[in-house]
Amino acid sequence: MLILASKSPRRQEILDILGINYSVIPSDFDEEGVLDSPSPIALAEILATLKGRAVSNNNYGAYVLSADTVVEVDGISLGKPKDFGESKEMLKLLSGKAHSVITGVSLTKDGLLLDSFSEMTKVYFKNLTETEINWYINTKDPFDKAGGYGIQGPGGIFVEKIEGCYFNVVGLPLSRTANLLRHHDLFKLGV
Ligand SMILES: Cc1cn([C@H]2C[C@H](O)[C@@H](COP(=O)(O)OP(=O)(O)OP(=O)(O)O)O2)c(=O)[nH]c1=O
Repeated sequence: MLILASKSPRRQEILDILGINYSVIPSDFDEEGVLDSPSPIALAEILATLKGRAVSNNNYGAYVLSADTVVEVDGISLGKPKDFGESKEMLKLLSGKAHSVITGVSLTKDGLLLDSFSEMTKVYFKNLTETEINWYINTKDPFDKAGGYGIQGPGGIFVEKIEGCYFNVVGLPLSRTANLLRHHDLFKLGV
């Protein structure tokens, strides 16, 4: 049995593409305060693993897939903005330059980490005007998203180009997640 330890509807939509059976049990692991950790690559993988372990500990026998997305710009790791002000600060930081979106993915069973990886996508933002930033924050789209924007919604108008996996930016790198699940016999092509 496979569990997706995530409340993110985007992660569910991406996993649904594989057409496999799984259940959803969101993790109650509290990420607060862990953001001061080492590199964003390590951070995303550590957070994904801690989220997964919290669910795995209560669901023995099940494989637990979990993920965490972090945005890094100018050496600063960004999580989700808490309010209008923080959202504005993040968008100003991202304006007119490239940043990294890193998603860590973990597979856990019986409280033990079986596999994990981090995937990075480079995202290039256009220069943002004050009007664009205020308009976007008023859509309320930034608040449940790392870095304070979503490429798949109205925030997509700020993105000039990306290098790497699109699904990774949205929260679950499809190709590498499929490889990981195949490696553990949790996704079979059935031909
Ligand atoms: C950069 C970016 C992030 N995001 C989302 C992906 C993640 O859902 C979210 C980052 O927060 P996460 O803490 O990674 O995930 P979550 O709290 O939404 O869900 P859970 O921990 O239960 O799995 O930001 C987008 O949807 N689009 C984007 O362009």
